[in-house]
Amino acid sequence: MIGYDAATAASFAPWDAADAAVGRVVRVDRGVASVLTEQGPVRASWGAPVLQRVAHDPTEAPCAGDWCVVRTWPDHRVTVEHVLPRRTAVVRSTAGKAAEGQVVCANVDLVGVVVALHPLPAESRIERLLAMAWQSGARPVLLLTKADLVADGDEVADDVRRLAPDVEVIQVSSRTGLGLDRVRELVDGHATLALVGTSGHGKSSLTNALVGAEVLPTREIRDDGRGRHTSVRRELVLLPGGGAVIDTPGLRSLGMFEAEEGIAHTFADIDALAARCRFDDCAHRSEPGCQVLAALADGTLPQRRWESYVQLTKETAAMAARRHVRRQRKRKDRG
Ligand SMILES: Nc1nc2c(ncn2[C@@H]2O[C@H](COP(=O)(O)OP(=O)(O)OP(=O)(O)O)[C@@H](O)[C@H]2O)c(=O)[nH]1
Ligand SMILES: [Zn+2]
Repeated sequence: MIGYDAATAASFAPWDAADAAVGRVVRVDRGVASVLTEQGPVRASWGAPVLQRVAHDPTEAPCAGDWCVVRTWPDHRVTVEHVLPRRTAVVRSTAGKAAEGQVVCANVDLVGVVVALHPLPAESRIERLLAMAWQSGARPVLLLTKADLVADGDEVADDVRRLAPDVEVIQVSSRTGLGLDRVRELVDGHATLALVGTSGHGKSSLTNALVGAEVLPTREIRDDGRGRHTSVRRELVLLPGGGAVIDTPGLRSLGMFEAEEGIAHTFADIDALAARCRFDDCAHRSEPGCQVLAALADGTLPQRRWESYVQLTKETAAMAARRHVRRQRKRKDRG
């Protein structure tokens, strides 16, 4: 099974039993997971231990890419009993004030941030996606899709590279096949690549192009009158050359959850500047010897990028504060 390694095998070992199997979650619909096991695909609902954990922490709910222990009961029901520890996870915060984390996918090696070249979204949106990708613990790559629609793809790609230090930026087209070989090379026959991004930027089309078959419905197919919910939709698909792609549902709201490290990676240039400020606790407002202010003044750090950094940092801190309050309240409720 794709991505099944020694660490996963070791974490399954204590649960190994005649009625238990290890499998990888392919997709989840309303509390039922499609799980790929050595014996084939199964549909499994949440078992009691999973229900209990999810009640305390919604991020413990199984999601695409998870390794889990499934149990087959005497009446042939199958349940997910445990989610094995995640190596990596893409997490966002749910919409609204609740400030809960929602795991988008797990155990991926690469996070492809999918951004269409046409129309290109705001730079701050790309930075936000990158912070989320870095935070996952997996390696981000930036996939600029729909390259066939623009004539100046190289220039735009160079601009985008400035937003993404240490991230490979690849132009791709599901129409012409541009860039697909490089993406396959990165997957290298064994890795799991997640595609994250806003709806409509071409994640499903790219997945189909990588697979070489229409395994996922794209916008045209969804909009043909049969409605958006097609039962064949899967999220984790195996690639013919080995490896897997997880096509995540388009993210509409992109609230940050925990993202401190992700922000630090995304804005490594700003972190490097701040490290050289005269005062260790420089707030980069008016302090003498502030390297951030100097870079803003001479234009090496664009004002827009700085504001994007400040905004994401604020948002993450506010989210952490709310989470803290809620935990304390829960503790009080339990007495
Ligand atoms: N010209 C061109 N159009 C593309 C390309 N990739 C996707 N599209 C079009 O862009 C639209 C959205 O593509 P999807 O693959 O459905 O986008 P998605 O990101 O999966 O969207 P969600 O599933 O809603 O998250 C469709 O009309 C596609 O035909 C491409 O490489 N070139
Ligand atoms: Zn400073």
